[in-house]
Amino acid sequence: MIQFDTVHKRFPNGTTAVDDLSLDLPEGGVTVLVGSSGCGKTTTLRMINRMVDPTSGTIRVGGRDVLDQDAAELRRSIGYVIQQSGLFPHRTVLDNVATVPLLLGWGRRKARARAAELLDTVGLSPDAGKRYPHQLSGGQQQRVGVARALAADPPVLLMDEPFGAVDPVVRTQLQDELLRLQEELGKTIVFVTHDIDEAVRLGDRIAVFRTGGRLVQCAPPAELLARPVDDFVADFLGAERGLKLLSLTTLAGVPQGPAPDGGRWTLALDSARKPLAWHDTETNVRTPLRALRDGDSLLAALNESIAAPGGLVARVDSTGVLTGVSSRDDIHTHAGAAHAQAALTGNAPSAPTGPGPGEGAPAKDAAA
Ligand SMILES: Nc1ncnc2c1ncn2[C@@H]1O[C@H](COP(=O)(O)OP(=O)(O)OP(=O)(O)O)[C@@H](O)[C@H]1O
Repeated sequence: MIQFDTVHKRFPNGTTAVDDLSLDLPEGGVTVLVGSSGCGKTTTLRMINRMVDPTSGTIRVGGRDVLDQDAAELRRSIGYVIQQSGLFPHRTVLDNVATVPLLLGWGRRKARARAAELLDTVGLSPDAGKRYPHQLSGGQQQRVGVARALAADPPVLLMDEPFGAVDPVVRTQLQDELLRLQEELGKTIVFVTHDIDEAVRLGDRIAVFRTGGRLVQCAPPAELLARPVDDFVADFLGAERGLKLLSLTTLAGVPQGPAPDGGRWTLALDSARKPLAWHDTETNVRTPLRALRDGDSLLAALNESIAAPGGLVARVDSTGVLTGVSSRDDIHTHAGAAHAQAALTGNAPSAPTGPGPGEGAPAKDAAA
């Protein structure tokens, strides 16, 4: 869908921002560009909608060379979201979102109706539409930025650190929201971030850049985590890359057995056989538990097995009814196998279906 073919960008002051970039970004996928400050991510992004033109090489969107297209027209056909939302301060939120449809000649009523629909899509109330941008929180403003970028239903969405200025909790919500939207809309998204966790969570593919505008590796998250091509990528992914890989893998294949019958720890269940707590038969104390479904991540399972007094994880079906328990050893064994398989194939054996608190499960699956 978007192709970079030996693209080079050198600014007039002599800075090489992008060096010999060849990269294909698949249609309908989220490609995340990561790398340290100044490595050319934003320049790469802005060459797609001709806010910056390459010095040499070719960029094609939908098979057409961007340089053959009128820059203003091209920009209207590509959604663009930036960190400071870029909203017009003196226009209401609704009119901000209606901007591009109006420019495209939709007529005021249709453009506003579309804007109202989009505010709802990104989780904002009709009341928010009547306000001015400064009357919204940072997170809400970013939602408006996303709604505005989607207004003309562009096939391509460019997002430059869109959630960089909001606090971590709101950031996670916005990531979830984006993944939910993406499930529905299937846009081709190019997303720039400094944050590797965000990249793993959002990306179908992650492109790692290094200073001087050189692409070092582009791969699906599991492959990148399991097989970084060099020390630079490994360092960038951080010491926790094994854990991140576990957050991409589900519990589904881990064996389960019957809940313990007798012994010190027994499972307290409600009348519908939904697990309530671990019960210590010696002290009569109950320890709360988090029962896990097949779609939860191995990382969540490891966390739970460490928290659970007997090292067992209670497994439930989609309705929350007990299906069995898994041991910490079995989870460990599966984690090792998952790591080896990802290293071999580049794919996590199966991706989780829902994030747990603080476990960094990928929200693209959370939307499922
Ligand atoms: N208009 C410009 N003129 C000259 N140099 C520029 C210009 N824009 C960017 N650069 C330089 O090009 C290099 C790449 O910048 P770019 O903004 O693409 O990096 P980045 O990876 O997005 O950085 P950050 O993460 O800090 O936003 C940097 O060295 C930057 O200083």
